[in-house]
Amino acid sequence: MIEMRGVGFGYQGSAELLSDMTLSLQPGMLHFLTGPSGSGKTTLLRLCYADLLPSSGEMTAFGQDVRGLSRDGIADLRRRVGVVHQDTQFLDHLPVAENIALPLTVSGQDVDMAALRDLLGWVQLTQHARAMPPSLSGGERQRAALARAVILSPDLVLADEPTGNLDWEMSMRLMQLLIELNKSGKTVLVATHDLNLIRATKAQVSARVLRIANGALQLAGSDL
Ligand SMILES: Nc1ncnc2c1ncn2[C@@H]1O[C@H](COP(=O)(O)OP(=O)(O)OP(=O)(O)O)[C@@H](O)[C@H]1O
Repeated sequence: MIEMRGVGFGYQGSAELLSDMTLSLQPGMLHFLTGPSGSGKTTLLRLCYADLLPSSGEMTAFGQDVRGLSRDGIADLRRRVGVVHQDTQFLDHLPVAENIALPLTVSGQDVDMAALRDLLGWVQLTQHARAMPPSLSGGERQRAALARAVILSPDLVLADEPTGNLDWEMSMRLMQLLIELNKSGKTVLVATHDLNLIRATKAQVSARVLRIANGALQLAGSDL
C-alpha cells in the first residue's frame, strides 16, 4: 500500500530528518507510529499522502512511484488517503456538517444527505450537525475531523495524534471508531505518543507498532 525503502527527507535548510526509512503499510492492518517528539511522525504521514516527497530512496503509494506522479496522480492518491490532522483545521464559519462534507463539495461531487446523516450518527455528532466548529469540545472536534477524513471512503486513514488533547475516556471513544474503520477493511495509521492508548488497543485487536527514532524505523519495545 505504502512502501518506503531507504527513504531520506530533510526540510529545506535543516539537517536530514529521515535518513533511512524503510517501512511497509500492510493493507487492512491497524498501525501505530510512535517515537520521540520531533522524530518525524508528522513528516512521515505527510510523505504518505505526497504532501512532501522523499529526497532519496524509493517510495511507492498504491504501487506507484510517488516521485513520478502527475498532478492528477497526486490528486488520486489524496482521494485514497483520509487524514485527521493534528490541528483539526475546520472552516469556522461553516457548520459541522458542511465541514465534514467539504471534501465532496470542493471536488464538485454531490452530497448524499442520507450518507452524511449516517456518518454524523457514527461519530455521534447528529445533535451538532448545525453547530459551528468553535463550539465543539475537543473530542467532538476530533470525531468531526475523522468523519471528514473518511467521507470519500479512503483506503488508508492517517491520524496524527488524534487523542493528543483528549482525556482517557474520549481517547478510547475515538480509538474505538478507528478500530471499527479498521475492522471494516481500512488500513489505519495512528501517530501517537500515548503508549497506554497503544496497549489498550492491542489488548482488543491486533496492531503493528512502528517506532521512529534517529531518522529510521526501530523495532517497537517489548513492553508494547
Ligand atoms: N515545515 C517545516 N519546516 C522545517 N522544519 C520542520 C517543518 N515541519 C517540521 N519540522 C521539524 O522537523 C522535525 C520533525 O517534526 P515532526 O512534526 O515531523 O515530528 P513529530 O515526531 O511529529 O513531533 P511531535 O511528536 O512533537 O508532533 C522537528 O524538528 C520540526 O521542528
